[in-house]
Amino acid sequence: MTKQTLSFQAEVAQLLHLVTHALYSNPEIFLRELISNASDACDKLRFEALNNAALYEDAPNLEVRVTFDKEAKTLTITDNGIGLSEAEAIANLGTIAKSGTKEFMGKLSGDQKSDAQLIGQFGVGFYSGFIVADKITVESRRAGLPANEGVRWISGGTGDFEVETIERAPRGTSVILHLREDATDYLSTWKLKSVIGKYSDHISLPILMRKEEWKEGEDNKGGEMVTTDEWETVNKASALWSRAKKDVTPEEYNEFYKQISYDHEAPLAYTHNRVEGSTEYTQLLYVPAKAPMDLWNRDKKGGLKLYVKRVFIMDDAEALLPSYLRFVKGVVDSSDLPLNVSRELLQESRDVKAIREGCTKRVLGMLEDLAKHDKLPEAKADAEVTDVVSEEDKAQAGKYSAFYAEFGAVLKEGLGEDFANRDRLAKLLRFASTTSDTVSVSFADYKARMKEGQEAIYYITADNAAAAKSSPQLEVFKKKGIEVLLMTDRVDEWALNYLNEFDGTPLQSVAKGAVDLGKLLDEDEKKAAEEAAETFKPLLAKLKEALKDKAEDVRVTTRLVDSPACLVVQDGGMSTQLARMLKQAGQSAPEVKPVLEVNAEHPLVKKLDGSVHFNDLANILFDQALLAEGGMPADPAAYVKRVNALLV
Ligand SMILES: Nc1ncnc2c1ncn2[C@@H]1O[C@H](COP(=O)(O)OP(=O)(O)OP(=O)(O)O)[C@@H](O)[C@H]1O
Repeated sequence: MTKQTLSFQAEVAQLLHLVTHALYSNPEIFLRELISNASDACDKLRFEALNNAALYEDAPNLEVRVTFDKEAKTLTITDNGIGLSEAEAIANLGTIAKSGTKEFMGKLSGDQKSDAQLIGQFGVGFYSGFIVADKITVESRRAGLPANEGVRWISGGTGDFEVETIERAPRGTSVILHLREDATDYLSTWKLKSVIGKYSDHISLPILMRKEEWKEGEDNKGGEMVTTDEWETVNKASALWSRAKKDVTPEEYNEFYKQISYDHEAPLAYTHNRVEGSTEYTQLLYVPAKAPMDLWNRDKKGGLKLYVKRVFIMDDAEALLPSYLRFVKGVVDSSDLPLNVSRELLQESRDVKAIREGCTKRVLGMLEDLAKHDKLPEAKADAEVTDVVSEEDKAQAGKYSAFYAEFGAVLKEGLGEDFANRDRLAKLLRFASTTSDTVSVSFADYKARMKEGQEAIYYITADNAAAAKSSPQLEVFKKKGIEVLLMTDRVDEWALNYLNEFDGTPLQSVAKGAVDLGKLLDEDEKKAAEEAAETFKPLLAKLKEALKDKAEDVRVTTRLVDSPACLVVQDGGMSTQLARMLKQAGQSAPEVKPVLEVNAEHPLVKKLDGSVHFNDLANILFDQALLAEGGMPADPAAYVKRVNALLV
C-alpha cells in the first residue's frame, strides 16, 4: 500500500499535547513505558504461540534491545514480540482503546501538576515517547506475516501520522525516537542503563545493550568509552515475583507496583508469598495508597495479573479476588493452571477458588496488620516511663487511617459479599461517632466504651456527618452520654443489613423501631413515659387520623429531648434515607411510611390539644421532622403556606 496520512483520534491529539507538557518533569518514564510495551508484545507472542509454535519462526528467544545513534540522535527500542500488522498499527497507535478515556479527559483540569498525576494513573504508554522525541518512527512486522507485509508508522506527535508498507525481515517492533535537542542525554549507555536499572530491572525478558569498553587514547593520552559489537544483558531479567523475598529491595517492589498499576505513588503495603500445598502459586499483592478514579465503576475489573509458570495469561483476572478487594493490584503466578486457561474456565476451577481464598486471606491479614499499627502507643501518664517506639512502627502509623479514607467504603461491600470473612471484615471497619469526629472508631473501641447496662451498639445512618450529628434521634443518647456511631457512606445501610451483631452485641439503628434504652433509663423516666403514653392516647389517635396518608403510626417517645418530633421506621424496614437515595439514583424503592414519634414534653406538642389549627400543626410537625433528617416534604408549597398562615 502506498503512503497514507491519517489523523489521530481527537483524544489522542489531546493526550499528546498533555504528555509533552504535563509529564515533562519526569521525562525518563518514557523508557519504562516503551520497554513495558515491548515486554507485553513478547508476552502476547508467547501466548499466541501456545497454539501455533510456528510464530516463533527462527527466533525463539524473546528479548528487547536498546540502541542509539549519536550522529542521527535516535534512540531505538526493538523487540521480537508479536509485532503489528498495518491495520493494527493504524488502530492501536492512532486511537486509545481504553475504556473510560472520555471520562478521563473530562477530569483534566488544565493544572499541570494534578493533570500529571491523573495521566500517571491513566497510563500514557506509547505516547510518552513524545516527551523526549519530536518524531517517532515505528517499524514492525507481525509474527506469521511475510516480510513484505511490514509497516512503517511515522508521526511528529501533533495531529496526524503516516503509514506505509515496508519490507521487514525480523519479526517484532522497533520504536525509533528522534530525540529533541534537550533530550540528547539519553544518547549515553550509562544514562540508559541507569534508567533501565531504576524502572525495568524486573522485566522478565533480557534487555540487551551494546557493551562499552574503555579505550586508551593514543600515547596513553586521554581515553574514552567505545561501543563494541558485543551485546550484554543490562537488567536482572527474572520475574520479580519469582525471586526470593530477601533478594528484592523495597525500592524494587515499589517500582514494580508503579509499573503494573500506573500509580505514581508508592503502595501502602504489599505481601509476597509462595504458597505450597495442594494448589501452588506465588502471590505478590499490593494495597495502593490512593483510590483510582474508577473505583466506583461497577464494571471495574480486578487488579491482578495472572501468570501460569511465568507465562503471562491475562490482565484484570477478576476471579482471583472478590470484587470488594478490586483495589488490590498485583500478580498471581500459578503452577497448576493450564496455560490455555480462559476467563470462563477460571470461574469454575477449584485451583482458582483456592487461590482466591488464599489471596483474600492475605489481603485481610495485611490490612489487619496495618490496623494494628495505625496508632502509636499513647504516652503513659507516668512520665518516667516511655515506650520505645521502633522506626518501623513509626513508619506504619497512620497508614490504616489513610487506607480507610480511600477504600473503607469498598471494604464494607464485603459484609454482603464474603460471608466467610464477615467477622474479620467487621473488625476492620471504622466510623465517626458522637464522641469522635474522625473516622477512627472500631466496633471494639465502641464496645470498650459502652455504658453499664447498655445492651446494643447504636448507630445512625445519614447523608452526611453534619446531618447525622444534628439528628433529633440522637437527643436522648446525647443526654445520657451514650456514644452513637455515625454512618454516612452510601453503602452503610446496605452493608449493615448483613451485620446484626458484633462480638455478641447487637447493632441497633437509632432511627429504627421503638427505642428501648432498657436499663439505661431510670425508673422515673420509665414511669413518666408510660404515663405520657396513656394521657396522650386521645391526642395520638387524632394525630394518626390527621396524618393517615403520611405516617404509619404516631406514638410518644423517650428518644427526644429538644425536638418536638422525629420520624423512625419499623424494625427491619428500609430507612427513609435509603429509600430517598435509591429514588435519587433512579432505582425503584418501596414507599416507606415512617412512624411519627412525638415528644410529650415539648410545648408545640402540648399546644396541639385543643388548637383550632390542629390539622396544620400536625402536618407541620410531620414535615419538620422530615426536614430535620434531610428529607423534603411531599408538597413543599403546602408546607410553606401552612407555616406562613401561622406566622401572620
Ligand atoms: N512494541 C509493541 N509491539 C506490539 N504492539 C505494540 C507495541 N507497543 C505498542 N503496541 C500496541 O499499541 C497499543 C497502544 O499502546 P499503549 O502503550 O499506548 O497502550 P497499552 O499498552 O494498551 O496501555 P498501557 O501502556 O497504558 O498499558 C498497545 O495496546 C499495543 O497493541
